[in-house]
Amino acid sequence: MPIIRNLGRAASQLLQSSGCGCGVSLVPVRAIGVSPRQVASDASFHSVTFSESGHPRVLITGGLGQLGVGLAKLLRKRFGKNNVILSDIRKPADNVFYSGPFIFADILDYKNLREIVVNNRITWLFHYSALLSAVGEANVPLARAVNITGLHNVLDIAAEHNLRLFVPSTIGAFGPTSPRDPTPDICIQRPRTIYGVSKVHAELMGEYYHYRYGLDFRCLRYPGIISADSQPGGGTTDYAVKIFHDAIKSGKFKCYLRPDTRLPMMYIDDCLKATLEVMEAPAEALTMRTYNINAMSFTPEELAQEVQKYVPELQVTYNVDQVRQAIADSWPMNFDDSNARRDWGWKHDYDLPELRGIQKLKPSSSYS
Ligand SMILES: NC(=O)c1ccc[n+]([C@@H]2O[C@H](COP(=O)([O-])OP(=O)(O)OC[C@H]3O[C@@H](n4cnc5c(N)ncnc54)[C@H](O)[C@@H]3O)[C@@H](O)[C@H]2O)c1
Ligand SMILES: C[C@@H](O)[C@H](N)C(=O)O
Repeated sequence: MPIIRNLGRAASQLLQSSGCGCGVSLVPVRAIGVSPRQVASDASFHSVTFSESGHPRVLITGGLGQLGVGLAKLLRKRFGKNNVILSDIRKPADNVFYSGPFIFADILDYKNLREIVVNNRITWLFHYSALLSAVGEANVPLARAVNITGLHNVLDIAAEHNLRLFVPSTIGAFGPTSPRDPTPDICIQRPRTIYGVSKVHAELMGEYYHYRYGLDFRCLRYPGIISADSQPGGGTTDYAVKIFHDAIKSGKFKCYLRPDTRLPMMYIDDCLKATLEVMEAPAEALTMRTYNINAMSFTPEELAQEVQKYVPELQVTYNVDQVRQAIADSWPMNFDDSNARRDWGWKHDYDLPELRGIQKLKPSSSYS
């Protein structure tokens, strides 16, 4: 009889401490099972040595898209190559694979993701996996799974393992009933895309986990990002990257947005700098957990004029895509990022004229 009583007491203590649903839990704990795919900490993708240097141990999800490789490069410079693991469900190019640790990670596979975090002693997670606005509208069920179910997995793992978590949001988290010029941090958010809906959900869930479970959640709403070395993944702002490539390749650019469509934009170096800065900001400096960041704002016509200063013969035509035009028309035209500037000293380096001066983006007139 005493044994049964002791077992009962032990079981009830265990249940109380594990947040089983019969009391108020401190972290959202899921049922633990055996993963079909075990990833050893010294798996052959690269041997990841554990750092005792006090640097964070970083995982980037969805890292093979437009932004992840650049982020890994920046973070590796700061924290050491082997402290930053890039992950995705796609096969990396040789130069990416050999530039530092890379691992397969499907954010829809909760157990596998948890093993990666545990085996590699991850302390910071940058959650970049997503389906962007245009491809999201083309496949709503997949966008819902990746952007919402995937986020839930990441949030639970981050809370369970006490990670600092960065999730990017977007200008797309606003909609036609938001103030558009400028759009402040706090205002009505009724986006009309699955991408926008999932990003508002991510902002709210992250902030909820912060207040409810103490999760160190940090989020920036990025404008459309312009990069030279990496291709955009199917968004509404992709034209602002494509124009540089097409100017070099053919001297002809066909734009899918109207010439007067004004959207907030940012050069990738500013975007990645802001991401690192907000992650390194002291918690007491952050009066909010989700911030707008801004750099410039232009229309296709204005961008074309800038590019034509280098390639005067560039021919631009307009063939409006109704889906992407409707999305762009519902998004902010200018972004108010005064809270980020006040709280953690955000300051962008690149405006439209500087963009034109960037050697990597500068089209040479080498097309034939
Ligand atoms: N690029 C921009 O202009 C921009 C602007 C605002 C916000 N953001 C946000 O920044 C983040 C990164 O953007 P990006 O432009 O690099 O996106 P991207 O579309 O180029 O890349 C997303 C990556 O997610 C990966 N992915 C898809 N399903 C996955 C899964 N199940 N598991 C793991 N990975 C999966 C894809 O393979 C892809 O490499 C996204 O969250 C995006 O919403 C980007
Ligand atoms: C703005 C951003 O979130 C992305 N580039 C998109 O257009 O979908």
